[in-house]
Formats: sequence, structure tokens, C-alpha cells
Amino acid sequence: MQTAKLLIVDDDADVLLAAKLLLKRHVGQVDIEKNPDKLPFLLGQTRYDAILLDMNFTRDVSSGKEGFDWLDRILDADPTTRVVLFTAYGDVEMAVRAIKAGASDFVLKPWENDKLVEVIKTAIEGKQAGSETSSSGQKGTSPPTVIAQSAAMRQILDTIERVAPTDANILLLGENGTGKDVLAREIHRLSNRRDKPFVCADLGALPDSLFESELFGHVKGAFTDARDDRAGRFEEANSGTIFLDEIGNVGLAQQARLLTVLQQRQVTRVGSNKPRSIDVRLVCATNADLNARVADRSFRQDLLYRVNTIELHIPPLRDRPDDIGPLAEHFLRIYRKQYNRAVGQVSPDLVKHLKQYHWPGNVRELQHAIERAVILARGPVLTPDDFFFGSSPASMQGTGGLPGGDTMQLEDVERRLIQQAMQKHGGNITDVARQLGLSRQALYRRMEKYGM
Ligand SMILES: Nc1ncnc2c1ncn2[C@@H]1O[C@H](COP(=O)(O)OP(=O)(O)OP(=O)(O)O)[C@@H](O)[C@H]1O
Repeated sequence: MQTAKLLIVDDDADVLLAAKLLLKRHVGQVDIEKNPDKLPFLLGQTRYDAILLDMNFTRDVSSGKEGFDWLDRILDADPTTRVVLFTAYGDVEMAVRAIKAGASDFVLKPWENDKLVEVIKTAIEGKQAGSETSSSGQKGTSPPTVIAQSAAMRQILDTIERVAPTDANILLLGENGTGKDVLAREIHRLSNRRDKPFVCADLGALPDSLFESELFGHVKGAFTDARDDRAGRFEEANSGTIFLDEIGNVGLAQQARLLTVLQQRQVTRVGSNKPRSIDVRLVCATNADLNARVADRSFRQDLLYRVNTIELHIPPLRDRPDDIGPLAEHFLRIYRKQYNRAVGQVSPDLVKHLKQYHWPGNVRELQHAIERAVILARGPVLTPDDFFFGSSPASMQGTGGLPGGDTMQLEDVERRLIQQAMQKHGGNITDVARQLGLSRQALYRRMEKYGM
């Protein structure tokens, strides 16, 4: 530690002085700076092992935006620098976001001396050992693993193993976040087309006006923005697998176009009259009840019969509690590596708690909850406290109205509204997004932000 260099940036002179007095007993060189605008100059002068950075400079007290900008600039200059954040109590959400964005750790103000020393030492040792910096939001690089401990999921995987090598069309049904996308990829991986493309089209996010050109392609000049010829998703997937996600969201006119393509196994690019043959394996998914849609005539029966040669119902996570422990362990392995955290296990007590919660966002919600808990964990074993900040899983199930009080922040309100809408719509992302006036992507971003 005597060769190590640390920079502390905070616009409060008292904080700078106190932190320096404490840390210079442990670290060879401790520089302090009150003005973050000097950071580029300082980084050009010295290669710091670690930087202790305040997130809330006075210019931008509440959002931490300035802190995020500086974090980016430090990591751009040297991605191996360890950045530890100073955050105020109540800013834990921001700290989680910052760690996802590449910071190594955070310390709450006012700090405990031992804790601050320990975090800075760990950061410097990590830098000197040359280990990877915490990821900047990249997901694990290993191929996706399907966790299936429950009898229901084992049976689904068993069916998939048997039907994957055939070319049968498969329809995956289940609530949002139950793993339909993962299973579609698994079907492709186990099929004879595994070395060919796997192409996903999210039909739920596709405006009607783009439907045809996105799926079937277009030729130059077909419409104002068509500056070049472009292949659509079906052509891209040729000889491989096409995964049509949220097929229940497609309007009747588009259903007719889709049906023609599937029957004829040909696509015609928008603006052209030359059909092209395609050879694709079709996997579709939806959280909608397609039989009910057929009954109320909003979904074509002939299209349903075309896509559901094999129909697989993925149960919601609350109906397969045996998967919860293994999934939690699986995500823990991924995130402790990604965030370089020494968290070893999920405690049996935590698994018990997790099983009591009803997981409206299913596996996706569990995944985000574990990610957040890993970031925030203060010990080697994840416990219910890391998880829910002391609120019991049962309280998370409450459907009550918004709590009053003037201490509530805008983000709390937003999170609560999403939770309520999720409960109302049984976790159906499309309906929740519609109720809240958001796109599905915007909703996912917010759910990610709130660890839902
Ligand atoms: N059985 C599983 N094993 C491992 N990871 C899983 C499993 N099921 C889901 N996941 C993970 O949970 C997250 C959500 O899964 P996925 O995107 O497949 O759900 P989905 O049903 O397609 O959701 P949506 O309906 O919202 O598109 C993904 O990150 C996925 O990797």
C-alpha cells in the first residue's frame, strides 16, 4: 500500500481533510481535489490506483449526473482505475447504478473509518493485482444456461430435447420474464440448425408501419427512408431459426401477411414483386391467451394452428418454487464475477424468504433482485436484509395505495406505480407498459433501474 496512489475528489473541504488524515496512514500517496473540473489535468499527471469520488457535487446535488459523467471520464482515461463512490444515505439506488456503470464500490457518508479503509484497500489491491475492473454493464460471456430444477421445468426441457431436432413450429406461452427467450435459444442450440443464425423479432415493440419492412425487408425507394435494399428478419434467419416474440400483439392485417409468408415459405420485400424462398424454423412466444383471442376474433385461428404445432406452457416462477434456490445461486455466480464481489452463498433463510414472494416479474425480477443484492451485500453470505432493505417479502406483496408523507421521492413513486401495475396485470409487461404510457423497452429500463 505504500506505493499506492489515491485521489479524493469532493467539494467539501472538511470531508477532504478528514478522509486524507485517515487514509494517508494506510496509502503511500493521497491527493485531494475540491474541484472536479481539475480531474482531466490530474489524471494526465498521475496514474492513480484508486479514486474516491463524490457523486453529488453542489452544482448537481440530487441526480448525481455530474458524478456519473466524471466516472465515465475516469474509466475512459484508464479502465483499470478503481473508482469508489462517496454517496449520501438515501442514495443507495444511485450507488447501484454507478456500480453497474463500472464503479468498484461505494461508501456511505458519514463513513465508518474501518469501513472506508477496508474498501479503499480492497480497491487498491484489486487494481494492483491487475484483476478485471467491474463490468460496465456487460452480461456474462458464458453461453446462457437454463436452470430447471422443478418437475415442471424438467418436463419442458425434456420435451424441448425431443422436438428441437425436428423442424416443428413451437409456441412458448408464459408470463413475462418466465424464460421464453432463453428456451427459444435452447431450442435453436439443440436443433440441427445450431450453426445457422438465430434471429429474434420483438413484434410487441414493432409499430404497424414498420412491420413489413422489418420482417420481410424492403428495396431502395420503397418509402421515404428506404435508402438501400435491406433484407428483413426472415431472410436474415434463412436456414436458421426465427423467434417471433410477443406474437399475440400483432394486429389482424399483419397477421394475414404473416400467415401468407408462413404458408408460402416466401417473402417479398416491400417495394418489390420478386418473392424469395426462405427456409426457417419458427419459434413464437406470447404472454397472451391466444385461445381467448381466437374466441373474441382478435387472433386468427388459422395462424394459431400454423404456429402451435408444439405448445409449451412455461409456469410462472411462483408456481415452481423448486427453481428459486438454484436460480438465485446461478445469478449469484454470474454477478459476483461481474461485480468482483466476494459473496459466496445464498443463505437457506433467504431462499425461504424468496419462496414466499410471488414474483410478478418472474425470473427477470429475481435476476435483478439478486444483482442488486450482490452489489449491496455487506457480508459473504446473501441474507434477506441485503435483499429487501429490511422490508419483508410479504410487505412487497402489498397492494395498498401510495404511502403518504413528504419524504417520498419521485423515484419511490415511480417504483410503486410500476409494482401496482404489475400486480394489477399479473406481471403482463405489455399491459403494464400500456397502462403507464411507456414502451416495453422504457418499462424494462425502469424495472432494471429499480431492481424489479
Ligand atoms: N430457466 C432459466 N435459467 C436461467 N436463466 C433464466 C431462466 N429463465 C429466465 N432466465 C433469465 O431471466 C431473464 C428473463 O428471461 P426471458 O427474457 O427469457 O423471459 P421472457 O419470458 O422471454 O420475457 P418477456 O416475455 O418479457 O420477453 C433473462 O435474463 C434470462 O436469462
